[in-house]
Amino acid sequence: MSQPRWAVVVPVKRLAVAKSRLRGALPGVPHEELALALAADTLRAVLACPAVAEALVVTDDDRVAAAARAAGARVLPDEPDAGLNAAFRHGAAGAAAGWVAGITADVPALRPAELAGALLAAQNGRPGVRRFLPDAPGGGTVLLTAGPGVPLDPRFGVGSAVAHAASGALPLDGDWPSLRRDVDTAADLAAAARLGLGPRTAALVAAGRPARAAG
Ligand SMILES: Nc1nc2c(ncn2[C@@H]2O[C@H](COP(=O)(O)OP(=O)(O)OP(=O)(O)O)[C@@H](O)[C@H]2O)c(=O)[nH]1
Ligand SMILES: C=C(OP(=O)(O)O)C(=O)O
Repeated sequence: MSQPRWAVVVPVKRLAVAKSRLRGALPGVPHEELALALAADTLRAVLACPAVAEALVVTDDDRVAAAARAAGARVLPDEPDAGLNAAFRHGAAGAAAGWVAGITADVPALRPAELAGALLAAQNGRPGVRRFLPDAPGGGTVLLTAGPGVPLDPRFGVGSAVAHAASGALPLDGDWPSLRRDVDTAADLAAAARLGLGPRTAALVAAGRPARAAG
């Protein structure tokens, strides 16, 4: 029997207000370009993952929507425009019945094989139990999964790893550094670069690198 395939919900905030902690991280690179590149590289890896049947991008940003459609994702409006968890719920409601995952759109080093590994681990766990993967620092969440008929019930935000555990979700355990490496700050971007960035973010990092002093 073939493995079940996943619908993955990828919410992306309007670029002008997204990733505010990263503002100025790459001198000379417009902030919106960086925010777009992080989301585009995350989505590219999601769509390249063999376990993924469809990606649903939840956004009200025209540039994000155009890039997502061009990459092969389905785009849903950011309804009810009530923050990240509402966007995850809206995306999950639009997914075909089956396995659903939510991922933050700020993991630009993501390798499709690592996402596949995490999704497979989620499938092989206790049926009916949601699973989550903490981010690299440990307090946040990068991935939340739910099996068929189980609401995603997202609890993203500050301290979301504890919130997901308190809501009955179980942590996933595996060696998936590129999936856990979310990028909120300039230091996170440097850490993601050490793992190997997706092409759009890598190009911006190369363009934004301060010129070396001669001699
Ligand atoms: N559609 C949608 N996506 C959101 C919303 N809030 C956050 N996101 C996305 O969720 C992911 C993780 O959110 P954060 O890391 O908190 O991102 P952020 O709010 O853009 O960043 P900061 O301004 O630095 O807090 C990012 O990919 C955001 O684009 C929202 O209200 N709607
Ligand atoms: C919204 C979250 O992301 P971040 O830590 O990237 O703000 C979260 O971890 O739940």
